[in-house]
Amino acid sequence: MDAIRWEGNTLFLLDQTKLPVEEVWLSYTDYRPVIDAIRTMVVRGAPAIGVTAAYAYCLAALEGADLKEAKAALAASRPTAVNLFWALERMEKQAAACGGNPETLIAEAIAIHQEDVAMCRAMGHHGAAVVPDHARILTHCNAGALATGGYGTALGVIRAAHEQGKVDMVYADETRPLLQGARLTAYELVTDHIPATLIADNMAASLMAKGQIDLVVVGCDRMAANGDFANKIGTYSVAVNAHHHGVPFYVALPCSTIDLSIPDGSGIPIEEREADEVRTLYGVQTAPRTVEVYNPAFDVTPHSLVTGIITEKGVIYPPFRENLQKLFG
Ligand SMILES: CSC[C@H]1O[C@H](OP(=O)(O)O)[C@H](O)[C@@H]1O
Repeated sequence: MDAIRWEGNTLFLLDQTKLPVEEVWLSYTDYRPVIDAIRTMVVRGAPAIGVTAAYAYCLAALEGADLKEAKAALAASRPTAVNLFWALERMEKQAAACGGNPETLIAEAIAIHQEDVAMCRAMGHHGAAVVPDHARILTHCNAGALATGGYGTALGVIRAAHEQGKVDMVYADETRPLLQGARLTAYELVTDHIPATLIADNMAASLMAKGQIDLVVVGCDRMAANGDFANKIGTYSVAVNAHHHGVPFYVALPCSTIDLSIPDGSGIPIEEREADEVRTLYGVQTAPRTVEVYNPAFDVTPHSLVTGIITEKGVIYPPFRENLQKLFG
């Protein structure tokens, strides 16, 4: 399963706002509409946003556009996922080295894409080792093939553990307000024949209280140097509930999502999104049109609630600040 393709100097994105009802692929030969595609979440998920931005940068090079302008416009699409900025920095560095040669830049973007899938598979391999037999796993939002270059981070761990016969059930939080869990994670799990149960976000704690969750694994949009991390809104409450019930809580991410320049979670920029995302549910009004709304797309989970950090280089345990530094040599 994939959400991003590059064929014939054209970027193709699976329109994730239409899933799971319709599988619609959109094509782009101009980088400018890709900015809206990221902002409106046609494509979403930290690694997927980075891969998409890398290809969009190539579209700018192919048309001979101002690459600094293109990079700045793409970087302004969403503020939290650090992969967006990491990928654009890497493309800009390659552009300086190759004089903006489109073919060289396309090769770099393809490398970023392929490396991401390889990192997800490595994460899956390392993460599966922490999954017990007959595991009942809870996950939040979508950190799967649709959020990455392919295979997934949190869902990569789940896929690898399932391949080893260790997964009895995956509980997927629907993840309001945009329902990435219901629409995307459930879609991935059902498509891959992985046992799945969809729950409303407010049901997770009672499942833990009944002893029906053995482990939580979630994705990440940006991690600070001490292991505090930003992920989809609602992740923090899952972590608090897991801590209260003694349920191991893991976060899976590629090293490109770790931002050592930010000492702790208070420095992670949190995207605020449009109020109508909460006042409506896929176009159906579910609240008064004039009611005030609080709609942060992410929240920050403190490292103190994290059991382990699953990366492509292995699983990191506390003390996180020191061990994350070691990860980067
Ligand atoms: C593998 S990163 C996925 C990460 O991104 C999601 O946010 P969004 O759907 O708004 O891009 C969510 O936080 C996932 O955990």
